[in-house]
Amino acid sequence: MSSRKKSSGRTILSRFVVFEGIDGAGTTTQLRKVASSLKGRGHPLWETREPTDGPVGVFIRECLASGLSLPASVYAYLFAADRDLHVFGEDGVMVRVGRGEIVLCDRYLHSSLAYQSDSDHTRELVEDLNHRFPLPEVVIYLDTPVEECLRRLSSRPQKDLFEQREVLMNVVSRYREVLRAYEAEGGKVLYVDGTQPPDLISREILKFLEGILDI
Ligand SMILES: Nc1ncnc2c1ncn2[C@@H]1O[C@H](COP(=O)(O)OP(=O)(O)OP(=O)(O)O)[C@@H](O)[C@H]1O
Ligand SMILES: Cc1cn([C@H]2C[C@H](O)[C@@H](COP(=O)(O)O)O2)c(=O)[nH]c1=O
Repeated sequence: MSSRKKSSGRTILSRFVVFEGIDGAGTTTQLRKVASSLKGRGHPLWETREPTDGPVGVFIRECLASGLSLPASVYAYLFAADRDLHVFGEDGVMVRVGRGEIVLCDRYLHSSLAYQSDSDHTRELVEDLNHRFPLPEVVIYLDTPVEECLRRLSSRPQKDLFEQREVLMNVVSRYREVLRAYEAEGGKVLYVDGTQPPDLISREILKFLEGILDI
């Protein structure tokens, strides 16, 4: 497996690509489009997401869908537990990358840093809970304004816990900070305008990935 250990002690995992953005930004749409294009070129690839479809991830989705308002710290533990299975578990991220697959993941630890760090106390907790997970090689950040995301989400039958204007505004500003810190650690970020037509966005993402991954 190709990975680099940074002076900070964090490992950056090659060929691990994560899509991030606030709810409704378009991460799922783009991950699917990019995956389909890369698969068409014959690259072994795993499409995955967090929360995962494993037992902890399913439980988290139920909590979010029912609007269960638990303290941010409790959600931080739940997401970290789900991530532990996802990354280190059977047929998880480490195993897949190790056998040469490109892993495309809809959300990862930067979501925890942006969504759960709503005070200095929880921020420290989230950092502690996540510091032993490897960092992705690339983050694709779908930069879509809150109002546009809320407009897109309004057509869904159900509203999840974090799909609220004020929450999302705070998440946007925390994303800026955490992605800057990630870049300082050697991570690569593509900030892409999420209001463009989907085909234009995926073309931009593929061009960026071609310059980085051996594809
Ligand atoms: N570039 C785009 N322009 C217009 N609409 C879009 C665009 N990308 C996605 N959408 C639409 O916006 C909605 C949300 O997209 P998508 O599910 O990809 O977002 P998401 O970031 O995964 O959201 P969530 O995290 O809340 O699941 C969908 O109805 C999708 O068709
Ligand atoms: C991984 C992760 C996710 N979240 C939040 C972000 C979204 O509101 C939901 C996931 O739903 P999606 O619409 O299917 O992407 O979970 C979070 O708060 N913290 C995390 O670590």
